[in-house]
Amino acid sequence: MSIVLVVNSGSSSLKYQLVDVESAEALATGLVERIGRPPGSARHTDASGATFREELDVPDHDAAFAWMLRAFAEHGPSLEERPPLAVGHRVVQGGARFFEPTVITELVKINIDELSVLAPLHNPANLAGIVAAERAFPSVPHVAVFDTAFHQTMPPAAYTYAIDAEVAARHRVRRYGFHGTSHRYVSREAAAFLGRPVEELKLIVLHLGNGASACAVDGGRSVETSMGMTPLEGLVMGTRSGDLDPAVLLHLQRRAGLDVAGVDDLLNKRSGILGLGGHGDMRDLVAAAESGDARAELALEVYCHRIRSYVGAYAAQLGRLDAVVFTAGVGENAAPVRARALAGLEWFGIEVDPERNTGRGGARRISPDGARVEVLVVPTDEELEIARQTVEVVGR
Ligand SMILES: Nc1ncnc2c1ncn2[C@@H]1O[C@H](COP(=O)(O)OP(=O)(O)O)[C@@H](O)[C@H]1O
Ligand SMILES: CC(=O)OP(=O)(O)O
Ligand SMILES: [Mg+2]
Repeated sequence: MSIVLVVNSGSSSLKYQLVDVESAEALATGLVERIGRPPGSARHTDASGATFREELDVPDHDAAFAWMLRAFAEHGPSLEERPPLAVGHRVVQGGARFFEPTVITELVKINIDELSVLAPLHNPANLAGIVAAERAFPSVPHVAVFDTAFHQTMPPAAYTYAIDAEVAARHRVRRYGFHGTSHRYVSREAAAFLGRPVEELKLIVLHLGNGASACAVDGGRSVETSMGMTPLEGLVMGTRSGDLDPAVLLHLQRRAGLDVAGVDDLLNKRSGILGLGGHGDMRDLVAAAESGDARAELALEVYCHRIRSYVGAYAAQLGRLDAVVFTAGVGENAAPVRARALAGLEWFGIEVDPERNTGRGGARRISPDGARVEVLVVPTDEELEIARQTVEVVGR
């Protein structure tokens, strides 16, 4: 059996999943939250859905790993009876160096560390997770699956910023794009749902989670995406601003007394729907807007307006559009956001059927029959995709 432990180690959380790649089944999932930021909490769910929860403070990623191992030992499934074949790690920034899943060696770790300058919020945490996991599972291969890899097919015109070319090259300033594992998985699932080969489809995938990005997928390849050198560019997110006139940064440094760390904190942690509408969680924002909160209403409108702009731009870049695909926490669950983001695009053949645009479930169509462009909701599964890619690399 091909059982893979998938580790998604964020700056303050550890998400994990034990995946049976053959049956595409999650044998266990878990989450350790608020690492180093008490009060912390953790939960572990087995294949039957039974969940064990604990409130506890978790000082670092090593402690989070220790909690995970204890949870497996006490609540199952036993990692001793059925040890994982390999451990797959989500790594956010792979730069221009990593364009495929890669077996982790000392050199790969040095590279991931060195790429931290291009993803200071993400890569250090990813590396901490790798080090802790190697300590816990020293005798199995560890594989890094990069968020940036899927976007390495973007043409130079899409990834190049119009700044001094020499400065850009020296400092590796270009668009890399993120959420690639999700965009890749979702574009293939969408093609399967439509019963057509991904090679002949032109898709726009909208990954709307805490982080959010749009991707134009042409024939199964990423040709354009909204996140840039870091996961700050593009769409409005939970706490991140997305697109901004770069002169705003200069202005704030000159006039608002903010230093580099202050601007970083403002744009990454105190902006987006949190900064605008007072709620970083879309459920809370929608509820506030529905109860008449004008700030929340504006935040929602800005969020949807930005998505609409990207859909238009990417349709133009693709030259034809077969489907718009919503995914991730907001995209899969927030029907009012989906309807609003695509409102007014009927002329482009993009329509949402209010009767179909409800509820939860698997891959589904929310456009009316006969619409020129299909609008789909397709649940993402980054962990399954990481597990599959891990097995592929280990099997080579
Ligand atoms: N029913 C829902 N309605 C609106 N938003 C939802 C719903 N369920 C989840 N979300 C939103 O999804 C977002 C989290 O998405 P998710 O993909 O889980 O994020 P991440 O993996 O980036 O942490 C949150 O903003 C959350 O409010
Ligand atoms: C790259 C990125 O933004 O990831 P997340 O959505 O998990 O924050
Ligand atoms: Mg996510």
